Amino acid sequence: MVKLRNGGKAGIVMKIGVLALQGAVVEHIRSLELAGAEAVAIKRVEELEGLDGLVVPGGESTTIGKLMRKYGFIEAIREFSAQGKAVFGTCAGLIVLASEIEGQDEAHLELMNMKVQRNAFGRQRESFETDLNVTGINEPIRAVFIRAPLIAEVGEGVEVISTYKDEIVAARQNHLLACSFHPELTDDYRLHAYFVDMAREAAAGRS
Ligand SMILES: NC(=O)CC[C@H](N)C(=O)O
Repeated sequence: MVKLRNGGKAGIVMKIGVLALQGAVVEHIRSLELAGAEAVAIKRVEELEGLDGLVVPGGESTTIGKLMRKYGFIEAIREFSAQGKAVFGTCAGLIVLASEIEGQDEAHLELMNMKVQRNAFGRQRESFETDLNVTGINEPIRAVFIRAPLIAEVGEGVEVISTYKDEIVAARQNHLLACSFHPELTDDYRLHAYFVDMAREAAAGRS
């Protein structure tokens, strides 16, 4: 049993889904629970009903995209976002949210106005950890990069909230959030808490 951080204090507990087609699902569920949310694994589109937010985890974006098409998640998540519900893409999830993928004709959800480059840090090091400053979070957060993408360009409405060596590694567009790294692989759940707050703001805006 995980203790809820905001349980009583912040009022209603946000219900956040983690898309469970492929990738790091259990770790996101744990971080979301530490951040005070109720977290559930989502395998079918019907399960999006009643959620306040959705995490699209890391893994392999081509595989996740393929499975999303197969199970009807592309239209369903676009509709979910159109209702103003919060969506958070991490690593491969960031790629899935982008409107454009460098070197590929087709993108996936096309929800966030940005162009991404896959495996952008691969030539330097396959994976690494670092501390990153994120706008809206007081102290630097611990970030794990694994064959990570970067955000090559952002369009209108997208706010850059973190950079690493001058490259964009996290961004926000209203109720949409994306990061290049894996925030679920450390004990530092503050980016999840940031997202749960976004979901709460979005829910307040809908009611
Ligand atoms: N850790 C990850 O999610 C890696 C993303 C993967 N390299 C891709 O392009 O989909």
